[in-house]
Amino acid sequence: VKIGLDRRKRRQFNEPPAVPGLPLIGNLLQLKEKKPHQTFAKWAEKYGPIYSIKTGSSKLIVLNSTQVAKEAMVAKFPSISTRKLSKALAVLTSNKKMVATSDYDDFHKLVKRCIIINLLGAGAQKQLRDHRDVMVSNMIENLETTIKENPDGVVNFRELFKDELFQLALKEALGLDIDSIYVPELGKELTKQDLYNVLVVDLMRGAIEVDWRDFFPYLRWVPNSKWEENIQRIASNKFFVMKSLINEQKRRFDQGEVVNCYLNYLLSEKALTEEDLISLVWEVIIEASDTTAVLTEWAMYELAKNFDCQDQLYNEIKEVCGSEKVTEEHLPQLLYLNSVFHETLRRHSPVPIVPLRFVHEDTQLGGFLIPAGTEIAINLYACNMNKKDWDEPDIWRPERFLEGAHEVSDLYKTMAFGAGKRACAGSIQAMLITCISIARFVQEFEWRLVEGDEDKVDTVQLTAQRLQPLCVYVKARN
Ligand code: HEM
Repeated sequence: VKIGLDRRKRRQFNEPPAVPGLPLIGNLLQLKEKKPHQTFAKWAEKYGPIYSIKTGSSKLIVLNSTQVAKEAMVAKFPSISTRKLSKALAVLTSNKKMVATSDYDDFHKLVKRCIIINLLGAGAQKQLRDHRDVMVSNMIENLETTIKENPDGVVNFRELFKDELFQLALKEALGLDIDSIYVPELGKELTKQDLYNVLVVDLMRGAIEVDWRDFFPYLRWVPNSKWEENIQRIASNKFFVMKSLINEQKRRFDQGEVVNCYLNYLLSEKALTEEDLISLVWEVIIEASDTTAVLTEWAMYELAKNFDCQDQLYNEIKEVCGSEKVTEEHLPQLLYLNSVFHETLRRHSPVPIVPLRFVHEDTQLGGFLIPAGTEIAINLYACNMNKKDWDEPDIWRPERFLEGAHEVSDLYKTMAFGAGKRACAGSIQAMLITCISIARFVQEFEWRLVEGDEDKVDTVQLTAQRLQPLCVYVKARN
């Protein structure tokens, strides 16, 4: 940590405005609701796009506009390139042994290169095309069967989508879909649903478990054993399950089975330990399984609610594809579909707040002094809902992306994927899966919300998942 600016310089710059709070606990009580992105956005209306809050004894700077967020993520990245993890995240990510939570160090550069070359870059995504095609055709088949069995019934979209996406995640990470696995340390056979719970659901819940000692580091010596047991149990279950999955796959590789998967590539990186391997393979399973599902569910909710938009999309698909099934080759021509994708990223940003960054040398943001040691929260939700940048931001209106001078292939029309060197590495995969799924869903079926669901826009979790799973009427078009 370089603490550079002298007193004279500090006086030259103001520090950002502070949101008033209570002595000792600062603004903690005002954040009780567990949806800090919304509370932070409200405060921005009063205090401006950059302000500070106090969470117990720590000071946190919150950024709420695209301009100041980009300044932090791009121009000032060299001073803000490390992470500040909560205790829960540190335990669950094996202390930064993931691409997404590591500091910008040699480990990060090595594993970022691996993930881009072997999994998430444009070239690797081309090689993984079959997994996406199988996923989409399975979902269409499942929907057809469900509708045949129950023509007037309601479909639980989340169940349908998440099962197939999890299968795709397992295939990308480990090379094949897995129905069940015996985990010796847990003494039992786990089903696919158990695997999903241990590797995705429990971890997403655990990530927002707050240890009050995070806010009062000087009280770290006070035991909080119930909290610790819970987080350790989640982390060790994940560890044992991943270890069994990896060992099982290694046995196959040793028998000469050649499988194109992320694990296989990582095994050839001799610098990685077994613990690194477990954490890195798990990382792509959770990243592939969660945010894309959150986003596609919101897109289908909006299309089922806004019939005119659904019609417009259907007509575009008819015009571009005629009687052919939509394929990934059609995507660059489907401009309205592209707008639906970006408008959903904007209105329902799946990652509302970026995992906290840490300022490791004095810097400036928005003209204010930000001293070394400060923690930074980048509120992507507020950037994408900012009235200065977006006309009527509350309204989901895909047309806004047809009007502007946006490049179709630009994945950063909004701040939803972040910006700069640490922007989302999986944006191509997220775009391909979301767009091809939406296109095929609308090409084959008509989607209509259940009466009374029009205003159900509440969210839950670390990512902006819908509070209630989307249950919709689905009718075959032919
Ligand atoms: C709609 C879907 C997605 C959204 C909105 C999203 C959003 C984000 C955001 C905002 C960040 C930046 C965090 C930061 O600046 O600190 C990020 C990073 C990352 N994302 Fe995504 N993500 C999505 C899908 C995916 C998928 C499908 C994968 C992989 C399977 C993935 C892998 C990653 C990785 C590895 C990073 C870390 C990059 C780095 O630190 O260099 N993401 N994502």
